Amino acid sequence: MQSLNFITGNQNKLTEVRAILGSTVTVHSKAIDIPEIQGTIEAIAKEKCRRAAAEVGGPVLTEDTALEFRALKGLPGPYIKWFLQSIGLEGLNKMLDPYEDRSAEAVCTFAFSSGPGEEPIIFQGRTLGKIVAARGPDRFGWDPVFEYQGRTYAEMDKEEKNKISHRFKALMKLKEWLAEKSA
Ligand SMILES: O=c1nc[nH]c2c1ncn2[C@H]1C[C@H](O)[C@@H](COP(=O)(O)OP(=O)(O)OP(=O)(O)O)O1
Ligand SMILES: [Mg+2]
Repeated sequence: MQSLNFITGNQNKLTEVRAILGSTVTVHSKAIDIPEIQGTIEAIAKEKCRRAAAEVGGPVLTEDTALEFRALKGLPGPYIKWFLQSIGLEGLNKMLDPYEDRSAEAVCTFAFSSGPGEEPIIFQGRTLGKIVAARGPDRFGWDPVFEYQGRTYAEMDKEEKNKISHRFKALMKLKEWLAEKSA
């Protein structure tokens, strides 16, 4: 069985990754707070992975989540964590009030490096939805304000979210790559 060392400080991400990958991959985890740079989603994801590999001294998987508002040309994007922390769910929803277009893309970018100095490989998944007033339990990040086909992520059962989410789509690509690698 393959195993991955997923470096994240976010317990909800880890839970979803384990649920989606199931028994095919063992996911070990270490919570390290890796400094995150500014730039494109890909540049941020790769640099996070390089730093994690250097810190751990071995193979690592990292993940960066972005939320791109179309009306804002992709912002907050990879900076969504800081926006959520400062203006909250209500603030995120209000940000789009001046615009007709409330669509947003949830973007999940995994990066894998085989060790320090080894260039990270990226696996990305996107789910298109829209930003609405918060509905559903406030358990994980911006789940209550991200609506997909009539329901927010927060209103869905865990299994349901894990079938259509940005994270699910990215993990399917990672899984495919792992299967090829071991073949
Ligand atoms: O499926 C999701 N549904 C709702 N919210 C989510 C989801 N996935 C990430 N999020 C939140 C967490 C953080 O506020 C921001 C991403 O920031 P991001 O740097 O990738 O995550 P983090 O700092 O919590 O963990 P990590 O140690 O892996 O960097 O969006
Ligand atoms: Mg982070």
